[in-house]
Amino acid sequence: MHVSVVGSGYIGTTIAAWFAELGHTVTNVDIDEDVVAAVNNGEAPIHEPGLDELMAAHGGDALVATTDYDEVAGSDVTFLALPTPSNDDGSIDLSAMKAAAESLGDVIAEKDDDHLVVVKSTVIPGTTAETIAPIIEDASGKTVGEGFRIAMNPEFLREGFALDDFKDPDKIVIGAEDDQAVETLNRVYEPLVEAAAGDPAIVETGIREAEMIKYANNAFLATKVSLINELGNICKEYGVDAYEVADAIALDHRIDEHFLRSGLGWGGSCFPKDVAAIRAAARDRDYDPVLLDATVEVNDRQPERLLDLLDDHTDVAGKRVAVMGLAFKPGTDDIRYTRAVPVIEGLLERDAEIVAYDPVATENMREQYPDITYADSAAEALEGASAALFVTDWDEFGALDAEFEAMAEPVVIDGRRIVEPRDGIEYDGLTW
Ligand SMILES: NC(=O)C1=CN([C@@H]2O[C@H](COP(=O)(O)OP(=O)(O)OC[C@H]3O[C@@H](n4cnc5c(N)ncnc54)[C@H](O)[C@@H]3O)[C@@H](O)[C@H]2O)C=CC1
Ligand SMILES: O=C(O)[C@H]1O[C@H](OP(=O)(O)OP(=O)(O)OC[C@H]2O[C@@H](n3ccc(=O)[nH]c3=O)[C@H](O)[C@@H]2O)[C@H](O)[C@@H](O)[C@@H]1O
Repeated sequence: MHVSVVGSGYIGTTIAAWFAELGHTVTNVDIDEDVVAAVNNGEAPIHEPGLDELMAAHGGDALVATTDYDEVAGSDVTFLALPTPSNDDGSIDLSAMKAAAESLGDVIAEKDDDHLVVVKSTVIPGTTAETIAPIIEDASGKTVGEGFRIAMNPEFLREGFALDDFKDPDKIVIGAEDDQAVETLNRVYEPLVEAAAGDPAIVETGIREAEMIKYANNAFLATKVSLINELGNICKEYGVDAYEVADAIALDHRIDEHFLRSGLGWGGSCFPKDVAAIRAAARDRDYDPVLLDATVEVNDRQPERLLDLLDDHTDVAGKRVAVMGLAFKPGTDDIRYTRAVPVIEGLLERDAEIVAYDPVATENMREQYPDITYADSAAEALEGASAALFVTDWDEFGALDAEFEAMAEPVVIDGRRIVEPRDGIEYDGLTW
């Protein structure tokens, strides 16, 4: 099939590269000329393990990028993989989606055969049918079901595991109101389902349900982490090992072992944005989402608890303090909504002299905090520090040992249960 993907960011590039790998012809549209040039040169415009190889194999060949929407006309189906960032009130900003829908409508106006438009971006229930479809109708002069069709197909991959998650998903959710759209999407995914290591469930559902499934998935996972964090905080007060508790409750298959790592909480480009959006959407309909409010409140408290623990051990004013880890999770250089930011802010309020280290996210953080010191290694960050705060659970932090000996005062405050308590360090942790 000929598939087009509008937007070549984390999601767009990943799905475009995989569709090409699965044998489809892929046209990628992006407004950013540098992104388009990278794709056509066989280079990945984003950092994701394994993507360089796929781009080298297909970029400029089975996968061709362009800034020209007219190139979409030759495809059977177009995925919209555009950003849906937060407005100040938590609702989603649909400006990129609306602009793309209008451009797509202009193309569909000139097309003789049927075209399927698939919303891949995360959008609030009702957006696809009530905002995106009417824009395409206005621009194309055609109506849904007569000239073009519309569907919603949310994405569940994680950054850092994007390729593996996309090629071997737990589920593929197809939200559509007409059989032909469902049949076309099933044909797009057929080679993926055949090649998948597991046996992905195909969930055929309504468009609004598909939109909601995505928010429910992320809200559930964020709440699961906040719940284990709340339980971990109570464990800490009673001198109970929160990780032993988590391992035991994980044996109940109704709970399972995933997303039970308590600590500094969740960040990233999606949990904060998506939980904010579904809370705002609930309030828009006069529903008070008390549990989701609490999910965020617990998450916001965790960095403060880490800083309180630090205060219990030492006064850091004028002292060198190491911030260990800046990315929102290991395996990525993404610092969006990272817990490192409230930790850095708290240290600045305390007049600490910050030295930060992350294996890959330093340059991104330097743009936001140009005035703090950045170390090139964990050992360099620890040297001469009066305290070290562990923010991201990078594996290399678990291997630190003699490096602690170079600290001025060996106060280690662990936000991610990544350092083993041992002789020679004054250890404290959020959940231990
Ligand atoms: N990043 C992730 O891990 C996941 C993201 N999502 C959702 O997928 C959607 C896309 O997110 P990302 O890929 O992370 O976004 P991104 O910000 O990485 O990439 C978006 C791309 O769209 C391009 N763009 C913006 N306006 C355009 C327009 N009018 N026409 C053509 N291209 C345009 C930008 O130049 C950029 O390359 C969001 O709704 C997000 O919530 C869903 C699951 C996972
Ligand atoms: O909608 C999205 O963009 C994606 O959001 C998350 O993926 P991602 O943000 O890449 O990262 P996760 O691995 O889910 O981690 C999110 C945050 O939770 C934290 N976390 C996770 C698990 C855990 O046990 N404890 C914990 O604190 C991580 O440190 C991280 O800050 C979801 O896992 C994906 O399914 C979804 O597609």
